Amino acid sequence: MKFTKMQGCGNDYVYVDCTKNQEIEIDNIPHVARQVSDRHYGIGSDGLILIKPSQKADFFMDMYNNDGSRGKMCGNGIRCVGKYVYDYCLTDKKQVKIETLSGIKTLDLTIDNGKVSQVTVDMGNPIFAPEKIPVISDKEILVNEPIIIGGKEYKITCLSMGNPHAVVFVENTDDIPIETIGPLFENHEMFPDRVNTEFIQVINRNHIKMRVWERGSGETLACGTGACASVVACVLNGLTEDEVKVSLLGGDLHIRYDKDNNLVYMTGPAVTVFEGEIQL
Ligand SMILES: N[C@H](CCC[C@H](N)C(=O)O)C(=O)O
Repeated sequence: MKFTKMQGCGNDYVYVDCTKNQEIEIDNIPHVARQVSDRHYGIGSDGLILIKPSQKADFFMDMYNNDGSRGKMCGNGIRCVGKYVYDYCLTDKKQVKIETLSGIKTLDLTIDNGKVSQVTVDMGNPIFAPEKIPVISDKEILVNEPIIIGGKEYKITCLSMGNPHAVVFVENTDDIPIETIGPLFENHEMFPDRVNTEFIQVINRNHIKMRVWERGSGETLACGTGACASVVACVLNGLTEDEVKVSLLGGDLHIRYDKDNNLVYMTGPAVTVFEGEIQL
């Protein structure tokens, strides 16, 4: 199987062009995702992303975490899909529409020397209704709600960016035992589909630091949907302006929350690392 390794702020995936002759038998995809993601016995990645034809948009992004679970949306991943389809001449459009399991997203591609260098994505509407995140709660919205994790109380703000997020504000992102509490958040009973958890340190009203424990992938160097969810949570809690630089372990993303229209825009890099072929 031919693949291209790409990364957005260090959130790296194996990309497979399934728009022509290559395809993976659907029941086998979770196994392939686990196999190629293994950083010792495989290629090494946070997961697998298949670029497929679409009836509703220019292309379809089918994304899998490194545990083989299927993700409904991936912010860093969709920027790299935009780069792939332009750089490999699958399209000559500078604005492309990508179908995801969480709807169609519009990407604006920035071209430098004939290749995509950065992408702005209209990430759509953050969703706050608990049953749509999903999170089990009798509240209308979960803003700064207490939760006990590992015997300690944290406050969470929950929303969906097409995938579920719990945003936690901390004093210092360097001090959190993420390997211990990450899985406890991810698998907490109030999240029936599990959850992506972002740990946020507010630097100032236009800058935050973020670490993330991703559902199905563990700690990653960046999470695009998580960065969007975090800025929305910051605005809801009155902690930042609506345009914020998010500094992640793997790089920076620029997020703008258009609160009046309830739309989030993400701008960030997309990088091709290498191409290869793997015997499955
Ligand atoms: N782990 C996520 C999918 C990947 C999201 C992240 N890598 C991003 O850039 O948004 C989930 O299962 O919902």
